[in-house]
Formats: sequence, structure tokens, C-alpha cells
Amino acid sequence: MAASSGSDILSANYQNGKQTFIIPLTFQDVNDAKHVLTRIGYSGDIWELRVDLLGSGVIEEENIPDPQYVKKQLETLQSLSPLPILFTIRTRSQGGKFPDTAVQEALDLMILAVDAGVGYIDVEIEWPDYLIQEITKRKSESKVVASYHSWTGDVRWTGEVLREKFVAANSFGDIIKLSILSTVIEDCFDLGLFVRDYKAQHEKPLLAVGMGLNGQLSRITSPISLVTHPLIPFPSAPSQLSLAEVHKARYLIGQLEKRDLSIRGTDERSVRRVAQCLQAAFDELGYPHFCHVDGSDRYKTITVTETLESADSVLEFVGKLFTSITERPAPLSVIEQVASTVN
Ligand SMILES: O=C1C[C@@](O)(C(=O)O)C[C@@H](O)[C@@H]1O
Repeated sequence: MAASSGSDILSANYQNGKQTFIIPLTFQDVNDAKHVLTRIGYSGDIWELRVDLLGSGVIEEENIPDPQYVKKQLETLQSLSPLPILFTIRTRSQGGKFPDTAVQEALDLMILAVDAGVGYIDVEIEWPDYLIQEITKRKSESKVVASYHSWTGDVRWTGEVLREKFVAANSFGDIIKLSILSTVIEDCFDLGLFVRDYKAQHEKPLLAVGMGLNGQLSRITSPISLVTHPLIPFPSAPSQLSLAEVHKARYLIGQLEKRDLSIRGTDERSVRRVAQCLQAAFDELGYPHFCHVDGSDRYKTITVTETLESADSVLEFVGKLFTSITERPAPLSVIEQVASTVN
């Protein structure tokens, strides 16, 4: 029986108006990510495992990974990180490496994923009906992300083609994913209005994204966004931004408020350490927030009441502070590293 896929963070965030960040992993072997995975995952909500990019040897333009290899990869990722997994087989015609005709192989891999208890499973709407039905029947606790991609530049957010694709996705998905190549920045405005109108009529989470440079704005504004990280081999789609870049951009367009904090206390060294570690944590994730140590009372005051001798005590103090300010888990390894170097 399937391992538990946990609660559905994506739907919970969506209902609470909190942006969800999905991080696509493009390693061909997740073991290669072992030492950097924690850092890549800070502030993210869900891993996307791009199954069509997995493999032990040289990966050709077309790729069907071995099921045993995929099973091991899933187990490894589940053991390395608590974040839920979106299991994605992206076909050639939709921008990936999996052959469009390898239906049985895709179905077998999807069943394997459901049995492994993945949180989310991407099912392209172009797959034959029997695959879609089989997966929706067997999905258990996994949520089905019904997805459609268009790379032609001919599909518009306001057009009939997209409306039809949406109806197809909505007929079986728990979550709807529409990714369309944007040819002009105005496509992002249409996308924004599409999302607004959709929300007024539907409850299911909608992941709508504009691909390409002209779609970049949508990666900043969309309620659910796919973000990359500098330590990932390559972004899984052109013009994907890092989470830090999204935060910076959200600040610049007035969607993320800057917090100025005055760090004060009687022990000067502890104050300095807290300020430096907290600032490093903010910088890591692109938050615009700033820690002042000049004793100013113009800003919200954070008082360091204890003497923080050890790196661990700084870590604990700053970790909690970071989370209370950002409502996100703290980048502990970054804080730890800075704490051990500040005198
Ligand atoms: O469906 C998508 C969206 C995507 O293509 C993007 O544009 O970010 C990236 C893919 O990894 C993912 O499967």
C-alpha cells in the first residue's frame, strides 16, 4: 500500500492566498543533489521530479527511464527531504524527453509513483483516455495535476483552444496546470485576468504560467509558480526564475513588504551575531528586509535578551525569528555557516 502522501500543501496555500513554489529538479540522478538539496529546498513547497530527465547513463533526446531506477530515485528523494513530490513525465511534444507513444511505459511509471505515495502526479491531457482513467482510479491519496503545454506561441489565454484544453483538464484533474509560450508581455496580463476570472468561478488550484522571456512576469505573480535554483543543473523551462529572484521582483512590484528591524540588546556580540545571521538568511532568499544595529528606535525592535554564546543558540534564536517574520522555514544551514564565522 502507498506510503502517506501527507496533507495537500498546494491546495491549502491556494485557499489561504499563500503563493506556492514548486522546484523542478533536473538532476539525472538525485544522489548528485544530496549535498545541496536542503539549500535548494529552503522556502520551497514541493519538488517536481522530472522523470523524463532521469537516467544512469547518457540521456538522449528521447528517454524512458528504467522503472527500478525511478523507484530508487523516488525513495532517495523521499528520504532526503520532507517536501512532497510532484511526479512528472513530460513528453517530447510538451517540452520533455519522454516519447509521446510510450503510453504503457508512462502508465507503469505513474502507477509506481502512486504506489510510492507521491503527493502529486502530473498527467498530460493528451494521454489516451484509458491511461487517464486508470490513474484517476488508482491515485489514492495522490492529487492529479492535469496539465497542458503549448510551445507554439499560437495559443492565447483569451482563445477557444485554451478554453477547450481547460475543459479537458478540469474534467479529471484535482489541480489544473496550463503552460503557454508567451510571445509578448501582454500575454501575462491576459493570463492574470484569466486567473482572476477562473478564481471567481472555480475552487480547484490553477497553475497558470507563461513560458519564455515574455512570460517571466507570470512566474512572479502566479499563485503557484515553478522556480529554479542556481545549484540546479539547468532550469526545467526557459526563463524560470529562482525563488530569490521572485521575492526581489515581488518587492519591486509592491507585492512583498520590506521589513526594517532594529536588533538591540545588552550583549553587543549577540546582537551583532543575530543581525548578521538574520541578514544572511534574508539575502539568501531574496527578501528585501534589513537588520539595523545602530540602536535606532525608528524600526520594529527585536530585543536579544540572552547572551548567545554558541552557534547553536544563535541558530535557534535566528531560525525562529526568521520564520515568524517570513512565515517560511529558515535557511538553517546558511544561518549556521554565518554563525560559525561571526566573532
Ligand atoms: O509543466 C511544467 C512547467 C514548466 O514547463 C515551466 O514552464 O516552468 C516546467 C516543467 O518542469 C513543468 O513540468
